[in-house]
Amino acid sequence: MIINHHPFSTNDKGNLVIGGVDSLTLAEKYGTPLYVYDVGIIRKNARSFIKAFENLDVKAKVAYASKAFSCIAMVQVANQEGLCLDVVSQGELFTALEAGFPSERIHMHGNNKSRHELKMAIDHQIGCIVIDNFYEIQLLEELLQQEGKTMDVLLRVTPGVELNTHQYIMTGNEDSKFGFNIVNGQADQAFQLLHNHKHIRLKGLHCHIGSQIFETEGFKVAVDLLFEQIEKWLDRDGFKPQVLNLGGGYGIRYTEIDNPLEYNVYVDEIVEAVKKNSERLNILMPEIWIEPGRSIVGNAGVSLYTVGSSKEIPGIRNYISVDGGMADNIRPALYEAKYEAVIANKATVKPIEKASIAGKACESGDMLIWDLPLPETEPGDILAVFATGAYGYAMASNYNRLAKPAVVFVEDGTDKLVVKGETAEDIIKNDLSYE
Ligand SMILES: Cc1ncc(COP(=O)(O)O)c(C=O)c1O
Ligand SMILES: N[C@@H](CCCC[NH3+])C(=O)O
Repeated sequence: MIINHHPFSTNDKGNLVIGGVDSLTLAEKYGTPLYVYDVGIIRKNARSFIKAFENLDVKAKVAYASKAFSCIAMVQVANQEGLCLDVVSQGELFTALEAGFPSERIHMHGNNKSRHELKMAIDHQIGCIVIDNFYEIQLLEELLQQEGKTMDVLLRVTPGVELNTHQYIMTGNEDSKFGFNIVNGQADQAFQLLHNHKHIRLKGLHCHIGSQIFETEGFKVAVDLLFEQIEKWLDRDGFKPQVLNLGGGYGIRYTEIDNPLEYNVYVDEIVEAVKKNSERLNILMPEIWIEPGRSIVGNAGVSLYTVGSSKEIPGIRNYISVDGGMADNIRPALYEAKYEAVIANKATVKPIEKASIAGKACESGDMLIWDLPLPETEPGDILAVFATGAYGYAMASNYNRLAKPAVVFVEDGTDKLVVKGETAEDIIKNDLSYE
């Protein structure tokens, strides 16, 4: 049985099964809260993007946006699947290098890369830096000159695309902290600094319009706007981009109201838009890069929690508290994100009531799910929240000095601990005494 469109089934005990393993076994073996990933789903997602480009026979790179979920094991899976890797910080770059990810397939992002981060990228000869602002150009010039090296870059531009997604995850609009604005001429100023540069090789343009996008129109509009600018640079400076990176943002199903497109639909339409524009300008089609994060790992992740206390407020609402919450999944509190969940040990039992799932942090806003249909639920039951694979572990905090949960990978009936859960000792490990 597939549960509410989520790619998981149940066994003959009526328990939720993840990657061929009973979720109750995982909860018992590793404790809760626990992040569980079905690695088969991660591989399937990665392959659908790669295959979509292969089917069209166009030159492309699919870079996994590791901000969605980064740890050594995940980076290794990305490498096994032939993905490139997008990193945005020293920590993500270090993780990638420690995981043995080939540095030439790493791309670095960030709207405030430090001198140290840029130096690390140069020292390790990563594949490409996506330039975001004028200060970064200055830093990069200095560093490359000092070290007598060169670096491939893309210019991140904001084309002015408004999207139907949460304001906090919209990035291609004009009023954005990211990238160079096309409309006000800043993108052109940056282009003039970079075109024919001695140390910086401008390979092309980057644009990321936002996240959790369910339609292709925004991507197509972005491509058209990028090409309007490219046309000006072609006419004036003879510039022909070798690469066009259209970022990530492909939406996934969190709840039944989400209707994601098949990944090949995004790819097909992006490729068509790039092809049409390249033909119009009579230039070779640039290589197309994309950077999916959520759509690679989101639906592969399930968070397991143990049910504890509950509170009934007659005529108002029932609350059920679990042993995690906003510290391991900030998305409901930050974006009012919605999730679906089942009681993993009663996954085939029909719901009879609704209860709201509260986290254990000292915040009224620490609510994971409002009014969730549930069977009769008691302390010790295991709650499984679906589609928590992206920006869950990645955005986890130690608020209330809660320890970050462990991460387990499951594939073909075998489970493996890939990130140890923190202990109380880990929580104080950087604290120093003031006595
Ligand atoms: C530049 C860039 N690339 C890729 C991504 C990945 O986005 P998503 O996880 O929505 O695919 C993001 C995050 O929104 C981003 O800022
Ligand atoms: N962290 C966000 C998306 C932003 C992605 C990074 N630009 C989320 O959980 O939806």
